[in-house]
Amino acid sequence: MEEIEAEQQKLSNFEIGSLPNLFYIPDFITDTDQTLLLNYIYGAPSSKWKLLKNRRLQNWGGVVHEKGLLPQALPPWLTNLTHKISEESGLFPSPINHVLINEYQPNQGIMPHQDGPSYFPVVAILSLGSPVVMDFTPHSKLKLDSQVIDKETDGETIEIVKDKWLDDHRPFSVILMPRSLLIFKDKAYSDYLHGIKDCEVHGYDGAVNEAEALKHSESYRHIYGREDKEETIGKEECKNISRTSNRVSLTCRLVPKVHKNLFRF
Ligand SMILES: O=C(O)CCC(=O)C(=O)O
Ligand SMILES: [Fe+2]
Repeated sequence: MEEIEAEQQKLSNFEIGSLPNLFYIPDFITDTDQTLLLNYIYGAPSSKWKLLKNRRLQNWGGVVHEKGLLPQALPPWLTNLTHKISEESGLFPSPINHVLINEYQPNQGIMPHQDGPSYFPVVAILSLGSPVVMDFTPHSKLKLDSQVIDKETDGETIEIVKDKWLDDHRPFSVILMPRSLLIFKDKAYSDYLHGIKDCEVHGYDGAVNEAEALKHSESYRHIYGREDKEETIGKEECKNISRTSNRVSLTCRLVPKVHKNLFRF
């Protein structure tokens, strides 16, 4: 019990934004571990990849069915990671048994969505490769109305549509740097959709973890391709990430209902 409290104490240091239970852990794994994971992922047989229109993916842990998981043991290179996530977060009531690996080219993304009902409502996403911005949008059922505001710029009037949301819901975004872990549950899981834009440049102005994500000079190298952060920091026009390489993410979840016997399904 005390141990669990200590873990959660530690996790609370990584809470970001104004929603409860949204955590961003920079440098969750080392550079060496990133390389090892990428070698395993790209070393998998090509039949393991499933091609989608806007990305490709590998499914590990079995098939998620509406009635539960038809399980397949995770390989040790993935259980090393899932055990670390379970231990350090203390948020999963039993071992993580499903990992979805997504690969995105610089102009690919994922439509705003909510994760399926078969999963326990906590998700941990490890990011590798190119940084990206993940957008969170309140579920449309929480939208009250849209307000059109006229704005004068350079003698022209432009219309800005501002959505009004129930309570304190509002869209926000999170920067996902390589080797970081994002964890979310509760409202961020059930009241919001999450997605990644399918364009090569991602703006991160106002991202809830801007400071945490850009703390290291390594981040500047990833985003700007160089180290001289003084020149670029604080300039509005520079708050962009240019996705010059692929991003690979590992979405780690728990499917509580597991079918023990395939044939009695
Ligand atoms: O690639 C990501 O970071 C997000 C993946 C995701 O949302 C999912 O697999 O449900
Ligand atoms: Fe998702």
